[in-house]
Amino acid sequence: MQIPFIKMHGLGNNYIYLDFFQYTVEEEKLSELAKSVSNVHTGIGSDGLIIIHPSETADVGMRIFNKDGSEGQSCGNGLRCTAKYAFEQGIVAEKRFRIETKANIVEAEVQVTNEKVDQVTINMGKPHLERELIPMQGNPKQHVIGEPFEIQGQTLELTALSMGNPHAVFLVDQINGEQVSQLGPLVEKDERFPQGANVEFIEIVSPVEINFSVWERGSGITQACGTGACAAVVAGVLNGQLKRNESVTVHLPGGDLDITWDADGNVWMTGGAETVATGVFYSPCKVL
Ligand SMILES: N[C@H](CCC[C@H](N)C(=O)O)C(=O)O
Repeated sequence: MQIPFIKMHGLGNNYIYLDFFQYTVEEEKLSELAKSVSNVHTGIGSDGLIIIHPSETADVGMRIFNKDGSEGQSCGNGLRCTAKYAFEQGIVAEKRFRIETKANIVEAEVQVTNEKVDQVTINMGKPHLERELIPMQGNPKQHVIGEPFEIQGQTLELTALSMGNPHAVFLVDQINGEQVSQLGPLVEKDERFPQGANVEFIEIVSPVEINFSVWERGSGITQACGTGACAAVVAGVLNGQLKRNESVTVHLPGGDLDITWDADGNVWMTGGAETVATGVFYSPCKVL
């Protein structure tokens, strides 16, 4: 079957998007579809698959599947691209609207130049700090802030939290490729994280600026992770290294995001969203 797709990216974190306002495919095939389209050798190549779909609780819905076929609960870069697509395709008429994810319903606001969306701001909601909500093994109500975490013979300082999906954030003196490629996959699958974890390494540049690298649950190293950038800023504030209620510039490998953890507890993310390509791919999945 020929399945129409759109390829979009947020700071290089790229996904293949399917518009389920136009058609659907069988639910049980989505995981396999994510694996096949993401494969750069035999598919299109991406960090995963995102479904843009009608929602009964918001203006539009978004589901994210990682490169390995696992389904995540939210995706910051994906939300900005979904917002761009929904506005440019007329799925929504206003510049401010709500998007349903598996984790929560978020508020989006698009900035438009010549009828094209170039920047998107998303209220990503509140982080969850209790172990049982991350989730992470141990005392269910306890927070995990600057806790010693033994991995591969090293002891790192861990701050863990959920942005609707699990994040393990390590504050390091200097980020480097080895941490992400060697420790990322070990922490992702560590038994202390029963649902796995997205793994971020952050270097504090100033109280309003960090360098950032990420190993994503189910996708590995990516150029950017929006929920990860939010988790990183929350972790930096909790460790007394970043300012609350001020915009923090997060330098990700693929570009910068502005993140603010405001006084009400909401985390705001502002950044770009780009359309790369549209087309059809050939799949055994039936288009319904
Ligand atoms: N790239 C996404 C995060 C994907 C999260 C996914 N890897 C998971 O939680 O399983 C972002 O921009 O927030």
